[in-house]
Formats: sequence, structure tokens, C-alpha cells
Amino acid sequence: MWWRWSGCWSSSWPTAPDTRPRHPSVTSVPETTAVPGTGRTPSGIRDVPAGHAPPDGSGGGEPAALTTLQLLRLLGSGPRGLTEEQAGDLLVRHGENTVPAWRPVSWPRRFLGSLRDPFTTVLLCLGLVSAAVASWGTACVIMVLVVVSCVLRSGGEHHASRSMAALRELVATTASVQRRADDAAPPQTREIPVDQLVVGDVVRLGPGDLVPADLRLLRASGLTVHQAALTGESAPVAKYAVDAPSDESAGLPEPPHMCFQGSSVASGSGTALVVATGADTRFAAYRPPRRRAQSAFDRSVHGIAWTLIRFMLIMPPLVLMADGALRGRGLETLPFAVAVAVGLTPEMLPVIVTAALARGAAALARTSGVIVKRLPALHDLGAIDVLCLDKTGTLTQDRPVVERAVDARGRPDPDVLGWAAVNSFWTLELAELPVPDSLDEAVLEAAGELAADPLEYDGIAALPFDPVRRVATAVVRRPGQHGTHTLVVKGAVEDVLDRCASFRADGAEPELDPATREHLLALADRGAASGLRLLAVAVAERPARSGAYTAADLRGLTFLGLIELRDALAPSAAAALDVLARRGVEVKVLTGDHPGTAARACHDLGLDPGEVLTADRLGALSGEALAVAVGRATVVARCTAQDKARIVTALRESGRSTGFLGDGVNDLPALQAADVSICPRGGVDVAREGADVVLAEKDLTAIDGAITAGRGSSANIAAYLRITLSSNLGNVIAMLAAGLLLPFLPMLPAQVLVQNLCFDAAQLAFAFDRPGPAAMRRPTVLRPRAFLRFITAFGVLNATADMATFAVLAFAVHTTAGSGDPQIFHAGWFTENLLTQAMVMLLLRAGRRAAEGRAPGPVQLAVVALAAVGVLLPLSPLGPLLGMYAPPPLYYLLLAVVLALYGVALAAASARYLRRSQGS
Ligand SMILES: Nc1ncnc2c1ncn2[C@@H]1O[C@H](COP(=O)(O)OP(=O)(O)OP(=O)(O)O)[C@@H](O)[C@H]1O
Ligand SMILES: [Mg+2]
Repeated sequence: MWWRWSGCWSSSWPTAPDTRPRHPSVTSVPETTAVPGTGRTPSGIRDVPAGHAPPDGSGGGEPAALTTLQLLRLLGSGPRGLTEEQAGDLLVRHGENTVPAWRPVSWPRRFLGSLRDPFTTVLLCLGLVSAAVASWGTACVIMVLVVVSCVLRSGGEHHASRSMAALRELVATTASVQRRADDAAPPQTREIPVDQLVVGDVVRLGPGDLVPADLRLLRASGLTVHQAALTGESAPVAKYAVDAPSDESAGLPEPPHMCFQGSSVASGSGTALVVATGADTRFAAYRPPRRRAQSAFDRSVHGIAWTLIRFMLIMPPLVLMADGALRGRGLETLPFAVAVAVGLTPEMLPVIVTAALARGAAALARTSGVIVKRLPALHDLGAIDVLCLDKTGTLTQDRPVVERAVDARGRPDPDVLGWAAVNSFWTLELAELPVPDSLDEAVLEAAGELAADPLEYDGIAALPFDPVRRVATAVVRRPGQHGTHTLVVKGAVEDVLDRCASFRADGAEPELDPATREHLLALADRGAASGLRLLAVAVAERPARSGAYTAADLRGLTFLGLIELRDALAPSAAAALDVLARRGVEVKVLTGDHPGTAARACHDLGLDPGEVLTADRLGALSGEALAVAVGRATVVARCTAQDKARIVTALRESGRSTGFLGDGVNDLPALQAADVSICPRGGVDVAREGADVVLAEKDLTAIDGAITAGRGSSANIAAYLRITLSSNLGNVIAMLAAGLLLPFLPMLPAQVLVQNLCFDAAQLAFAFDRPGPAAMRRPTVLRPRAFLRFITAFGVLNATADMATFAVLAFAVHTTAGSGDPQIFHAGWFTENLLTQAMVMLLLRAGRRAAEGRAPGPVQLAVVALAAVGVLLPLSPLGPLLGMYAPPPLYYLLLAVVLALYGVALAAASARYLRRSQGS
């Protein structure tokens, strides 16, 4: 939006050549501060091109080329941010910060979209065939079927997407913005919804934040940014503030002093000015397609659908040929053949899928505050058989408390805590992180009680904690000692020891030999084994200098000691782990922490840690070998973000449905790799934004609820498919057989279609069913082969009942009326079909033995309505219109016997099926 101000461009803004370091891997704060008024105002004068086109990906446009001061003036802002009033005006004038492509799809467009469904296409083709042979009745009924299913589907989808959008709002991303109540007031940092941001706002960035708009950096500290969504480059890129950019740096496609919407902060922090929002951002112009791999459930459903479509397409010619060959009938059978094919279509499948998932998701949000952001993720949740999670905050509460601080000899030493506090204070202070780390908070709190004062030192520079190096560094200066800088480092024990050359003990600083190193690692292992989290602390003195500090400076440190912190276990974790195990979900803990700490936490929660792996031992393994190694382990410790992702990918590729629960920047790649990504609401923005499922709290119990809801929805969808397809198949077999046996068409096309419409309408009730306990016990998997076996077996059973009906019908008609009337036959079979269908709906519900558990209201209603229509329609005035006359009373009596026998056979077969599917 910045070019809306282009009217006030001047061609004589002063700028200076860029004298900043090019690519500092770490930048100390004073060097990158680019806020005007700090005495480093640009000197030289140069012409800046006026009034250019909007950013076009060819160089970041003018915001990248101007000096910070010019840009702030141009946007009417200042380093302290806008006032609330200014921001309000700008918002009204230029609109919200939303990308147009994210706006919801309209109802009519959804309707047209639903016409593209393969089943609908096949139905439309069949309708055209009927119209071509002037079978108008069939063609009309098919059209009605198409319209009804499309209206239901697009209506359902529209409704579902609206409620999804409302749910997503609840977990929408916010931005930390710095604004002032009025001109005189000091700036205050607060969280606002991202869509309220305006050009000129000053925002704060921290690890895991999404870049909320296109930004120009004012200050940065160790900032690296993932730009994969824009550039495809997966490694984080260093970003730093530049007061007066050179032509060369401003001309780069992604200038180092600009951050663009669509990227996210990997490490470090920064303060930045918003230069473009909404449709004017570069991301709005270029939105890469985000395609996800199909989940196992989608693949099975698609596989089954396409098998059916092929079957439907060969059906009409088959019927025609058989009838032609055996009965000498010609093209007049075509409408019937078409109707048979239509009868096979589960055209309500998309409607049921959307309805079942949307209902499951809504119930989940209501009852446990779990928000499913992508509907199909709900059935993927139901299919999870391995759940990987991080330790901190999931198994533990992530509220660590310092237990003690010890020196290299293992003796309590308050100095160690004092230095740790200096490190925590100055990294937080200099890096301006929006939220402090829980370990830092704990250190500062404990140090406060000791009256240790980090303010005795002056902060020079900071290298905030980074999950790859696992250390945080502060550079400080003692008052009065201007010639010396002290590097204070704290972090994971192994990583700190790797950077130490000596250790402090009893006032001396002997060399750190391998034996002492082993001894110190053993000291840490002992602490970890009792469940403590550990931080090692080290320092080094260096001659003062003005250049930036980098990770390369972290060598030759002096080890001071360890801080031991206790992080209580999450109260509900033990019970939740137990439930997950009983539900057939294997849990794996992938953590960045010490193997001992992780193993102890698992042990205390009743999860056998077995052999504890560390990620470096998995280093060389990949693919299948990695999956096998991880398959045996419960804990993999010292994982980097990439290790977590590698493990999740290997598990997935070995055929397991893998979920991942994590909340940090170091969990992001694994979240992206998993079949289902789960993130608590308190997780970092970028994790929450990309997650499929957001939990109200980081609580394992909620996951169990979500998995159950997923299994419930999938079980209902599977039940719909099994019931519809087996009865449709049964009917087709019976129709083909009857067509060959009888001198007339066994069912008129219109009858086939009306019957089909009744089945479909009744089965919509499955979206409301509560599946039985058996469906909830194991991960839902739809194995197409087992599935096709099921529908064949039950289809044949159904066809047998139909044949028996033909026999009793012939007998009843023969003994009472003496003549076989096609209309009576049609009516008799219609009634039987709808009644058997009603029985099947009751007896083959998901995961239940016959008659186990009462069906919920909608299912009962649908069953009763279906049976009533079956019996009453042929007797009503509509009967003759559809070509049906009432059969004799004797028929109903005999039919009751057939139905009773069928019911018994169905119940026995379904019990057997349930036993076998549980056994496998
Ligand atoms: N703020 C910090 N300063 C210094 N060191 C830290 C800090 N936070 C964590 N560490 C060290 O880094 C190690 C790994 O931490 P990391 O944050 O990567 O994993 P985690 O969050 O502890 O585990 P999980 O992956 O289970 O969430 C910790 O064991 C700790 O020693
Ligand atoms: Mg974490």
C-alpha cells in the first residue's frame, strides 16, 4: 500500500552509502540500530527515483531503497509507532490487512464446483443418454438427483466452511504492535489481530512469529527468517537493519533489510516498520499453491469411488447385451440399464463426508475447545497410529523452577546462578524478544531471590538462544572495565562443554582435559536421571571491540557450573498416555532436551522409555533403517528441528499414519512433515498457523478426544459406504437376475430412481450416528480389499433376500390372483427393498453388534420413515402413477417371514465381520 503515498515523493531525499556489514551471521544491537535520532543520520545526498510502480518482485521497490528516516517520514510514522487515532484513520481509508485469495468462496461458485464431482459427471452423462433415447421420465429424475445432491453438497460445504472460518478466527494470528494512545503518550506494545495492521505501524518480531505484512527492519538481533513460501529456499536467511541501503542491496529480490508476508522468524528478534499490507503485499501477488499429499483415508475413498465408476460405466452395455441375447429385447431396455447404473452410484458420498466431518469438528470445538482447521484432518486424526510429541510442556508443565546451582565440583555455588542471570537478562533485554523463554524466567526469578543484579553490568550484544546451537550468549562489560568484554554463555551441557577450554574450581582455572569433561558430563547425567533440566554456564573475557560478535567467538570458554531446574510433570499426562496406548496409538517423544531428563519424565508417567536414542546416533540412518530404529525406541533426545522432521518422514514413509504435536520453532519442520499436525493454542504463530488441529491447551487428554471424534466421523462415513454399496450391489444382482428370468422389466426406471432417492435421503442420517465402542478402539483404516469383500458378501446376502421375495411374491400372487401382474411385482419388490434397507441401516451401523446400543434420533427417524414409505407408497395414490398396484395381503405375511430370516442372517454375518475386523 506504500505507493499510495507516492504523491509526496520528493526527488531529493538525502541518503548515504551503505556502510553496514553485509552478512553478519550474528549482529550486535548497536551496529544494526537504524532508528533516526541516534546520531547516525545519513550524510551524502543522492537522487531517489520518484513514483514507481508497486513492488513487482524485481527489487523490493522503493521501501527497500529509501533510508529509514525517509521511509518513516513518507509513511507519516516514527520509531515510536503510530497513534491509535492515526492507525484507525488509516484502517478506514485503506482497509484490512487480509490477502484477497483468503476470502471465502461464494455459494453459487461452490454449486458450480460441486458439478465437477466424478459421480455427478457420470450421472449427467447417463441423463444425456436417457434424453437421447427420449426417455424423458428417467432423464428428469436423474436431473432432480443431480440438482438435489449438488444443492445439499454445496449447502453443506458452504455451511461447514463458514463455521470452519469462525473456528479459525478463534486461533487467528496476532501481531505485537507498538502504538501510542496520543502524541504525547509513550509507546506501548500490545497484541492486535493481524488484519488490523496498517502501513506505518511499528511491529515486534520474535522466534516463531509470522511476518504479518511487508516490513522494513528498524532494529534486529540475530534475526533469521524462513522465506520458503516466497523463494522455495528452505534454510533460514539472515536479516538485519540497514539505515541507508545501497542500490545493490535494495535491488536484490529479497533485500536483507526487508521481511515479507508469508515468511516466518526462525531465530532472533527485530522491530520493523509496516510498508505494505493486504492486497499490496508481495505475497498477495504471488501465492504458491499449497498442495498436500492425499491422506490414506482420502486415497481409499477415491479408490473405491473409481472402482464404482468403472463398474457403472460397464453396467448399461452389459445389461443391454444380456437382455438382447437372452430375451431378445432391444434398445428399449436402455433407460432401465441406465437406471441400474444410477442405482449403483453413492452420489451422496460427498454430502455425507462433509456433514460427518463438519459435525464432528463442531462438537469437538464445543466440548473440548479443539479446533480442526482443515476438515479432512479430522479423519486423518482418527487414523493416527503413532503420535510423536515434544517433551517440554506436553509431558511436563514448562514451568521450570531452579533447584540449585552447582560448580564444576558439584558443590552449590551462587555465582553460577548470578552469571546465568546476567546472560538471561541481557539476552532478553537486547534481543527485545516479545515473550521470554521459560528457562530464562526461572533463572531470573531464582537470581532475584539471591539479590544478584544483572544491571551491575552493561549489555553490549546478544546472541539469543538458537535451537540448533543450543546456547544463548550475552556480551557484557563490567562497570569501569572499558577495555574488556565478558562473554556469558549458557545452554545445553554438551554444547557448552564443546566450547570450553578450561573450568573454574576452587579459585583456579585449570585446563579442561577429556577426563574432567567426562566427569562433568557424568555429573549432568546424574541430575538428568533424576528428572532435572540442566543448563551449563561458561564465561570468557575478551579485549573490547566494536565489531559484531558471531558464533565463531564462542571458543575457549571457562566452564563455571550447572543450573539444575525442576519442571513438574503435567498432571493429566499419565492418564492420557494410558488411554492413547489402549486406543492403539503408539507415543514417541522427540525432544531437544537431555536424554536422561526425557527418559525420567517418561518413566514417571508410566511410559516405558526402553533404549533412549539420541539424534546424533541416528545421524547416518535414513528411510527404512531410520524407521526401524525409531520404531523400537520411545524417546529420541537432543533432536534438532530437522531431526524431528526426518524421523516423522521416515515413520510416514514406512506406512504409519503419523501425528505430531509440538509448539515451538524447533517443531515446525516436523509439523509440516506429519499426516496430522497438532499445535496448542499457546504455540508460536507459525506452528499454529500451519497446524491442522489446534488444542485449547497443551493437554494430551484433548488429543484423545480429538482422535475419538476423528474415528467417529470416519466410522460413520465408512458405514455409509458399506451399507449403500452392499445394498446397491445386491439390488443390481437381483435386477439382472430378475431381468433375465421375467418376461417384463423387473423394475421401471422411475421406480429404481425413486427408490434410490429414498435410500440416499435416509442415509444422510449417518452423519448424526454415534459409532459403537468397537469403532473407537483402533485407528480407522479403510482397506479397499477388505471393503470390497464386505460389500460383495453382504450384497449377495441382500440379493438372496430379493430372490426369496420374488419366490414368495410369485406364490402369493399365483394363489390369490392367479395371474402375474408386473405392477404387483413392482410394488412388492419396492416394499421389500425399502424394508431391507431400513433393517440394514439398523444392523450394520459402525462398530456395533446388531441391536447393540440405541441409534440416535435422526437415524431412528430415517429408518422409520424409510420403512413407512416402503410400505405405504405403493398403496397410496402415487403408487399407480409410478406403475405399482398393491400386492395381496398374503404377500405381506410371507414377506415378514423372509425379512425375519434375513435379519437373523444379517446379524450373524455382521457379528462375524466385527469379530474378524477386530482380530486383524
Ligand atoms: N533460553 C535458553 N538459554 C539457554 N539454553 C537453553 C534455553 N532454552 C533451552 N536451552 C537448552 O537447550 C536444550 C534444548 O532445548 P530446546 O528448546 O531445543 O528443546 P526443549 O524445548 O527443551 O524440548 P522439546 O523439544 O521437548 O520442546 C535444553 O535442554 C537447554 O539445555
Ligand atoms: Mg519445545
